Amino acid sequence: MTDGSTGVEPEPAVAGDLFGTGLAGARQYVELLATAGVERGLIGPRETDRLWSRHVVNSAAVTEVFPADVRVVDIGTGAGLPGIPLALARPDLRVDLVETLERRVVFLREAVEALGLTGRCRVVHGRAESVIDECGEADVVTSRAVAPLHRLAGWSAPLLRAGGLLLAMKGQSAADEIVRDAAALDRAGLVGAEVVTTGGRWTDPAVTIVRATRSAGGPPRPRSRTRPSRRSTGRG
Ligand SMILES: C[S@@+](CC[C@H](N)C(=O)[O-])C[C@H]1O[C@@H](n2cnc3c(N)ncnc32)[C@H](O)[C@@H]1O
Repeated sequence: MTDGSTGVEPEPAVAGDLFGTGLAGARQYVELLATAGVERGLIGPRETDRLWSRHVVNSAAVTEVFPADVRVVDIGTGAGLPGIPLALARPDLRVDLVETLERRVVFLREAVEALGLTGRCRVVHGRAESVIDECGEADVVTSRAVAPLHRLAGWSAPLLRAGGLLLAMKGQSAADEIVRDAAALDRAGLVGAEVVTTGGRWTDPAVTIVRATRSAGGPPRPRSRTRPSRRSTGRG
């Protein structure tokens, strides 16, 4: 259902509970997605009537599976999903937003600045598999709608500290992907892969996540690159 005057889905009743002090930022982010995000092709025009429910609330609804006070890397963040809603809902998180496409990176930098998140969110321009120098040793690597699990495992594990968590937002395929990609998870040093369903308080259906832990042995860390991958904006 949309607000007849703007075509943008009205704010759902759960938004206040989910975003708390970040609600004003969430409203501003929805506005940015509905305007610059659509104009620049980051969000399809047909998405405006479900920006809150399908994108912004859905992204932040995973909040309960993220430990407190951790550093998160969101790989393939696109227009900032799930990283920006998570940062808005959880002021204790520091979030690196990793994206390979330049025009998305430009939007992300503008959004992070406009939302006053520069102290906690970094925009990192590069491919997930080549940002180890900027983003490595993270506590959590997350992603949403980016790649099959075997590829996410290979990209995410080298960015995690031992004991860190992969939290990949997945749909109905989650359980099948764990079975299908067991060898890739193993090669990446990711153990205990399981499906977690979360966020049913705020979104229906609840969000399905694959959670796995980087083992202490882990995969061999790629050698440090001599040149940093393209560009990143510093925090603060
Ligand atoms: C389908 S979009 C999903 C974007 C966002 N996570 C969401 O849920 O709306 C996938 C995004 O991943 C980015 N991407 C694909 N491969 C990548 C890689 N290896 N490293 C970084 N970003 C990548 C694409 O440019 C695109 O923005």
